[in-house]
Amino acid sequence: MAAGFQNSSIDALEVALTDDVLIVHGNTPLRGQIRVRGAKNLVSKAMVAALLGDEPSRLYDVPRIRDVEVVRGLLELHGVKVSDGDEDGELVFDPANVERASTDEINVHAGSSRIPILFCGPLLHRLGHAFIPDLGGCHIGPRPIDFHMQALREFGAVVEKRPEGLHLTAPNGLHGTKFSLPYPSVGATEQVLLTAVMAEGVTELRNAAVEPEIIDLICVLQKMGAIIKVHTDRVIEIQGVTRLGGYSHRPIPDRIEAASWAAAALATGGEIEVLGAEQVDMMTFLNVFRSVGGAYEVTDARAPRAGSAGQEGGIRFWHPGGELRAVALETDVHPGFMTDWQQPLVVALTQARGLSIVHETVYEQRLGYTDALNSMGATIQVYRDCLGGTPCRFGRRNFKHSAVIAGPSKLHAADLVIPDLRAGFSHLIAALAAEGTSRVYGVDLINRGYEDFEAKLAALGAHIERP
Ligand SMILES: CC(=O)N[C@H]1[C@@H](OP(=O)(O)OP(=O)(O)OC[C@H]2O[C@@H](n3ccc(=O)[nH]c3=O)[C@H](O)[C@@H]2O)O[C@H](CO)[C@@H](O)[C@@H]1O
Ligand SMILES: C=C(OP(=O)(O)O)C(=O)O
Repeated sequence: MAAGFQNSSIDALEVALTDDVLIVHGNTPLRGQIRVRGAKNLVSKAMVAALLGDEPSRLYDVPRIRDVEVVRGLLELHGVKVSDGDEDGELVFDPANVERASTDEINVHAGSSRIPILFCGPLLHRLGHAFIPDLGGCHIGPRPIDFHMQALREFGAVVEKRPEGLHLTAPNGLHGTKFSLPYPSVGATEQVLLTAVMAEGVTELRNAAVEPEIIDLICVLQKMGAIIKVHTDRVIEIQGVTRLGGYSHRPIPDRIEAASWAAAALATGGEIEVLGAEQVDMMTFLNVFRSVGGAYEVTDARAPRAGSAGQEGGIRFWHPGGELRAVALETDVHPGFMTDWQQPLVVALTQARGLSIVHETVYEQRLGYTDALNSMGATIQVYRDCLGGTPCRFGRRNFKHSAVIAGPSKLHAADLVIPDLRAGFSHLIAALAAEGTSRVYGVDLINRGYEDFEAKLAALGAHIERP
């Protein structure tokens, strides 16, 4: 039986997934060079921001991932003309003819991504009405949108929940407001930014998220003409403006993908240079990577000189030999250890000597994937208590959100079903590190956030095949 789906109708599931399986021959160190492009968690939001302008916008280094396809589809349904630019990965958005789309057409994208919720503010500004389909994204807890809704209501939006999705209007326009988030939510901060930039008057957001992707979105909005001040202590102040133009932007690189490849290098005993990876966005990850016993070198970009082509910078990650060391870590909002770095790194922690502790404080149900690693020989126990760190929102609330990983464990092959994006990548890494041949079902899910992952794996020497 495939690990991870013990309680569902596995026969039906396996039939449905037979075409979507990757055969992974393990025990091969990954070695080589790959490149990451614009961050999934910025690119999709910058695409939504293009809707606010009255001129075309240009975004470079856009990865070919599912979330980008979904947002492109939604923009096109609303009359935004999206075309390829001259450069590979360059997209041009022309919002000259923004128009309403039918709920049926929009609902084609129901359940496919979390980004549609960020269309609220821009559509209200452009059309006075927004329809938002059911959201998708990773199943890592309930993921409510109450902060988004509260903030939109504060701006003056009227939100109506109907069976087919959310309908929003702003009968008296959108007005700046003072709002404090109960938790520094990334999405809710972006919701406020995308709404406040063209709301009348000043908005003050307290307890805002300040992830690098948010700062990059602020850069995009500033290029369009927005006035946004980032104060200390998670306070963001936005002065609404009456018009925004277009932007031309090269996004920050995907620090989650970069860390995933770093974890793959460590877990398989290999060496991967991730071109495009930026040290400044990954400092917290790099500290943990070194504490575990991984090695890295930041390879700065070199400008072309006469007779040479120059060199793109990145970070080279490798396993230096010897034993890895157990660590205690806690996921947190920026500048803490990202929750999205957690699952790939845990695979490497199964190879560390001693007891590692992981306290997941961002999502209440992001450790379910450890069952699959245990089925491969790992020893991971999950707990309801807040272990190894400060008590978090999930303590004493029945959520298994702390893990103790005992290592080193010899991993062996298994049949696995991918439950979500990052857990899926961790399953792949585990299969690559394990002895024997694994079948990994549902791998298509990984295309939601990792561009060309199969081609990259092949380039790194992985022995993978489709049946
Ligand atoms: C597309 C995207 O950018 N996804 C990222 C984004 O997700 P996303 O923006 O959905 O994550 P949030 O930061 O909003 O969520 C953080 C926590 O706040 C809670 N919450 C959030 C909103 C709300 O209205 N009510 C509420 O209770 C969530 O359930 C969660 O426990 O940030 C997460 C945290 O860095 C990352 O893991 C995701 O990869
Ligand atoms: C949780 C993630 O993404 P999303 O918010 O799109 O589900 C992720 O990228 O790991």
